[in-house]
Amino acid sequence: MSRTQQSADREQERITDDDGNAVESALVGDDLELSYPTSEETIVDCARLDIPEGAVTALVGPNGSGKSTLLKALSKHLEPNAGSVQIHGKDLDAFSRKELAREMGVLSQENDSLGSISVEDLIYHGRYPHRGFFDGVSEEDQQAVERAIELAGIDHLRESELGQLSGGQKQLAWIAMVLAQDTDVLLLDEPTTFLDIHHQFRVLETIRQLNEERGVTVAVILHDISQAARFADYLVAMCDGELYDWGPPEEVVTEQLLADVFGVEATVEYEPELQVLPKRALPDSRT
Ligand SMILES: Nc1ncnc2c1ncn2[C@@H]1O[C@H](COP(=O)(O)OP(=O)(O)OP(=O)(O)O)[C@@H](O)[C@H]1O
Repeated sequence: MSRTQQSADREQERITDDDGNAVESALVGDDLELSYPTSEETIVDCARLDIPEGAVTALVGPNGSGKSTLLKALSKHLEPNAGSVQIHGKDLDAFSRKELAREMGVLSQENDSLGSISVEDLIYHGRYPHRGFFDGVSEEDQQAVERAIELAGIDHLRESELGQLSGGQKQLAWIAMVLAQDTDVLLLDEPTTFLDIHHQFRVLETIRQLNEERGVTVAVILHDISQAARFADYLVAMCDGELYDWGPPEEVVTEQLLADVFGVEATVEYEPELQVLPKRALPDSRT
């Protein structure tokens, strides 16, 4: 069956749990058609996307397959040409930017330039959705900021100027800012970029901890498919702007997917844990 046929046949199919019951969704994308103002080309065409409530969902797919574009639509950073997004059953259009920022924390790849600012001030910036115009810093703000600094492990960087940090240190500061926002939903575009393996593990462990202890719903773009399969409860695999497959990792990560979506010949091992082992690149492999 071709990928397009498969996607079309499964248009209305929801993500199910181990008992085959459809799981509740925190975020739903309906009939989304996405493009950028600079071009008429449709980048993402997706009949239905579900991000399950209280679970970690990893978006995977080749470079340029539309993962970030989809995340931008889910976070209201990109207005869909057609279709809609709902969070907890309410259309994103019903939210002001500040209201939405109380619902979801977003780590994007294109972080706003905030000029010369210390790491601590950046993290306090994450508290703005919870503050009124004339409000000072509350005790709750301070606690959220201290917790975020501790979770990201960047106490030693709090006085540093953001612009003078390394790529990985900056990434940790932005992650801490999103964590300080203290939301029930997190959308994270490649949070492990620039990070060494210690900090990759730490960030992924923190995400898992927030999910397990506070039931935070997470949609996260990850490039390492073995890591994504081990880490996430569900995977959504994208290819050429469409959803190729979705569901629990052991159902989604197949040799067929690796060949169709990534253009690699690889085997999938399940013991001792799920991992993808390359055989060789196919002649027409994607770049
Ligand atoms: N701001 C933009 N304006 C116009 N086209 C864009 C813009 N951002 C992305 N695109 C195009 O949209 C397509 C999908 O890009 P997107 O960043 O969503 O893919 P991705 O799957 O997240 O890729 P990667 O894994 O490389 O980050 C690409 O062809 C890209 O050139």
